[in-house]
Amino acid sequence: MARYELVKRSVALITLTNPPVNALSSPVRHAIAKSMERALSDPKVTAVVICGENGRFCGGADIREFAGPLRGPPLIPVLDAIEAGRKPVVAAIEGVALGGGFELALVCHYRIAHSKARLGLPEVTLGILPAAGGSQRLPRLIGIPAALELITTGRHISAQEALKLGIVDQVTDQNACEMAVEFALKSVGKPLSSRRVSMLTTPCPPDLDALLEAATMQVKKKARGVMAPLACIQAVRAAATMPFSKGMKRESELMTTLFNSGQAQAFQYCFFAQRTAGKWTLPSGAQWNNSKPREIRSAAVIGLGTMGRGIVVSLARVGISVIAVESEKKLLENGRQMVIGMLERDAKRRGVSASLNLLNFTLSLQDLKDVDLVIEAVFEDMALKKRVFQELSKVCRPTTLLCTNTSGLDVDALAGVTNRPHLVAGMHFFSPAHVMKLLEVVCGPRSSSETIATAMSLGKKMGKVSVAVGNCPGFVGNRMLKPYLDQATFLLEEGATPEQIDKALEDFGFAMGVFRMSDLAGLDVGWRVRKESGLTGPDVDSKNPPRRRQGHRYCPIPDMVCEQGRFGQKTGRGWYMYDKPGDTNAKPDPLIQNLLETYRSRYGIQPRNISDQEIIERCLFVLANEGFRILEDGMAARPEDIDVIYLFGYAFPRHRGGPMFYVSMVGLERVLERLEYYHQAHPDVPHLEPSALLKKLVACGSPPVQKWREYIKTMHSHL
Ligand SMILES: CC(C)(COP(=O)(O)OP(=O)(O)OC[C@H]1O[C@@H](n2cnc3c(N)ncnc32)[C@H](O)[C@@H]1OP(=O)(O)O)[C@@H](O)C(=O)NCCC(=O)NCCSC(=O)CC(=O)CCCCCCCCCCCCC(=O)O
Ligand SMILES: NC(=O)C1=CN([C@@H]2O[C@H](COP(=O)(O)OP(=O)(O)OC[C@H]3O[C@@H](n4cnc5c(N)ncnc54)[C@H](O)[C@@H]3O)[C@@H](O)[C@H]2O)C=CC1
Repeated sequence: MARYELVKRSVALITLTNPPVNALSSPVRHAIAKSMERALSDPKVTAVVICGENGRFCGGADIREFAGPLRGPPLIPVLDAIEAGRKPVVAAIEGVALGGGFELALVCHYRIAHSKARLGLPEVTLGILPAAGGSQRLPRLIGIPAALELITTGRHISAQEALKLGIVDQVTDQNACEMAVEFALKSVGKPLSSRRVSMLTTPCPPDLDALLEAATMQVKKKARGVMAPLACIQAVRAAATMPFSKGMKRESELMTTLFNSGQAQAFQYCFFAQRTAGKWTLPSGAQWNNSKPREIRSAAVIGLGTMGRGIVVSLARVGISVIAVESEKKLLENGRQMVIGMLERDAKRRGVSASLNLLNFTLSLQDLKDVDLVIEAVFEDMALKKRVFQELSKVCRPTTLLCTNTSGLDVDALAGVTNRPHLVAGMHFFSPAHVMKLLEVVCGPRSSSETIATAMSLGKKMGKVSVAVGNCPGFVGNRMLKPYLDQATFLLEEGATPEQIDKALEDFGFAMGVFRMSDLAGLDVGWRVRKESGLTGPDVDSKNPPRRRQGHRYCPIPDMVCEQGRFGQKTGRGWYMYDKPGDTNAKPDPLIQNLLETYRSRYGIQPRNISDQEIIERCLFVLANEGFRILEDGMAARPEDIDVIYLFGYAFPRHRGGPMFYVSMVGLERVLERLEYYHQAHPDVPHLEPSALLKKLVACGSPPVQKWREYIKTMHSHL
């Protein structure tokens, strides 16, 4: 787990050897401690260099170890011994020095970094803080403002920025390890006390309180209800106001609180869930590690509306040439200008030049003869999409992959109108497509493994978190959204207000409640979908009993809001009112209050007081209940995939881990009991009926979420 060698006759070279990231697992900590003892006690050794195998210094603590009791030597004494040693120790940083890896570098007396290395304290993104002295040493080395920013955001920095901040002593384009050995030899005999970061005095700004207060306000606003950044600020305050040993004690107390909060577990679950989601499988046995993706050099996007524009930007900024297609000259020109503006702003933000030369615009599908892949993003209309796919099938060369960005239509029905159903898949982006990280890759029953591998790999290339899902109405994300939205509107009928429901969800951790979010997205979108699916419209309304559609409870309030031309922020009115169209500051609207009161009295509904607990339970338990059904149906391979979809596509609060992890933390037995209770109270809402999988998991003793897969015995897995 660490190799020990003597180089240049007097330098002990300690190489961490724990692939893939040289994490500080128990055997690695043990090996470092033993190697340091050996180096310090060997009279031949005059200096020490610590580096990592395979060009990676160290990715920090082994996060998997956080799930169990601490085994092996604790990290802090190992680090303290390095810093206190009488021989100079140089860290040779290649690849990454993150978390505990960065803290290891901070106890070395000198740090040499390769120019491509990245450094950071990302603990906050795992729900903890840098608790091996990082929160106490970094402020001593670089001052409070810079340390505060790095520790509370977890941002990775380049070697060049680290040099500027005074974190590293030298940056090299050559072999960092060899440079470090040379550096170590030159350091022999120089005094070490000023090189021990724990001995430095933290440069304390006169406006410390104001600085920390501003940071507190900022993190509270950015990450509602998340404890870790606040604990980081308190730890940095300790570094500014306490001697090192007391600061370390404070760091440890704060870490213990975070460790036992439940939030840390959620964040750490998210870390691994994100990595698990990339590991797709198909019923044929093809999977991520035995299927080869095709290289995509050229693509076409059809439709330059809300989604198409963002998809073009996502492709072009990773160097793929794109032909963008519209149906009319004016729309094409409008789309062209929008795309160019978006690409230019994006390039400016990233400090690169915009790849405008990769773009071509056309009105003719005939121009798509030679592209490697097409993404269709025309209106959500099956007949139109089928016409487009038939035409593509004729025009494109037989090997071109044909993908659709439909948000819920049958991908296999589109495959069926082409001459290459195996080359058809869904690539479901989220709005705005160049910003949102999620991509659902929809695997039709006839999609080939090469098609799925290519769509998944293209998603990764575009910086997306890609998740393979089955082909069912709404796929995974939107299928789950429907019962969630239904519950929110049923609660309105029963006595809640949009403000109350939004506040409960925002207190839970969502950046925006369901009604504020709907106002932002535009209420007309859902209205159009409801009309197309026969849920509302003049004919439908007169033929159905009030508040019932297709045999189930139905809430027409969202339709009534739209009938008044209230489409959300863009019209200045929606569930809330705004000073003018386009404004974002939502204010409660007495007209909505009126509408709700009139509605309730028309249907003889006695409004009741609804608790926040009921709001959370009904909205989120029903969301997870549909997730269980999706797992039963084999439309998602594992609960982690569903959680990743909700984290990256629907801004589910990360400190709750995602809907499936959240219900596992609440306790499946309790969730089952509450769903049974609500279903009894509302028997005409089938989504409240507990799913068979939930019942099965409870009957099996409510195993942890990571083990659910073993219980999902689907008759017909689609993944
Ligand atoms: C490093 C990366 C940037 C690499 O990225 P990439 O190349 O894209 O590869 P990945 O796909 O991400 O990863 C490959 C593979 O490696 C796995 N992996 C990566 N990092 C780790 C890790 N740190 N640990 C374990 N496994 C890791 C990853 O899962 C992949 O494997 P797969 O899942 O099988 O596919 C990128 O990986 C990355 O960013 N990694 C994370 C870096 C990070 O966040 N590091 C910080 C870790 S936390 C830390 O270091 C803190 C400490 O050191 C804590 C010391 C604590 C000491 C004090 C303890 C006091 C405790 C008091 C508690 C009281 C308890 C009580 O009261 O009971
Ligand atoms: N808007 C959203 O939030 C999301 C939408 N989607 C899906 O993406 C697709 C597109 O949606 P939006 O971009 O919102 O629609 P939009 O209405 O903004 O844009 C559609 C565009 O397609 C163009 N178009 C129509 N027929 C065409 C044809 N034959 N050839 C070329 N262009 C044609 C239209 O002129 C229009 O500009 C739909 O399937 C939708 O369900 C998916 C995820 C999110």
